Amino acid sequence: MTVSPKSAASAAGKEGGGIEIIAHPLVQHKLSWLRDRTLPRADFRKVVRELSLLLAYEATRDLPLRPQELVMPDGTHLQVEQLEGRSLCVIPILRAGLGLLEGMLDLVPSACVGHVGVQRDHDTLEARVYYFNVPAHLAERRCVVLDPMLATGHSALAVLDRLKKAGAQKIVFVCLVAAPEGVHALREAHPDVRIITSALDEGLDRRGYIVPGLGDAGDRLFGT
Ligand SMILES: O=P(O)(O)OC[C@H]1O[C@H](OP(=O)(O)OP(=O)(O)O)[C@H](O)[C@@H]1O
Ligand SMILES: O=c1cc[nH]c(=O)[nH]1
Ligand SMILES: [Mg+2]
Repeated sequence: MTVSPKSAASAAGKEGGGIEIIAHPLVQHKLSWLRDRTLPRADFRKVVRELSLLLAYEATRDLPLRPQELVMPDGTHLQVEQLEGRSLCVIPILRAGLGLLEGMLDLVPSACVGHVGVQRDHDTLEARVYYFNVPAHLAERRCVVLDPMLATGHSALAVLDRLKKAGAQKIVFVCLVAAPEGVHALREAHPDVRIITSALDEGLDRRGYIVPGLGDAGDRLFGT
């Protein structure tokens, strides 16, 4: 059976209901490789990392700048713009979110990293937070939450709830593939959170996996 993800051409680049689908040809090309079940693990990891760098660029496009004066090599003073405020906080959702971390740090090396461990119950599809460790001063930081897959949205919701309780105010959620069900759940509960993705797929199967999706992203990244 052939399934055409509506993400690739038709939905790419459109912003609907607060979701930003990145239409950049490099993003769409790399995502297409991840759909191929024969892609070896090392390549899967590498492409996920490359995609995260491209999506990081989008996630940071509205970071605030402040004027700063510096001295040029010839001694003249120049007014420039530099990032304002505390460094950004990147929060991968364990495990699969770890696959997106390095690309994000390639672009923003000074970022702090918080870790949130979430396990989705295979039967109920409910999410359980088993680890939560985030930097101080979250209220003053842009928080970028990473998870390749937004399926039912239960895992993302659990993380966003905990982050907001810990003080986070400005949050961006970055994923590779989103299902409409997960997007809807996030928009309802957290309309202030930007969702950035490379694809909005058709829906979920009976096991809560995204169709067409990528399969189990964590298993493909880590070989379990
Ligand atoms: O939107 P949801 O329905 O909650 O599903 C998405 C979650 O499921 C996967 O994680 P999983 O629980 O399989 O853990 P893993 O990262 O360890 O593979 C994925 O990485 C998301 O975190
Ligand atoms: O499609 C899905 C859904 C949840 N987790 C995954 O890894 N893939
Ligand atoms: Mg998994």
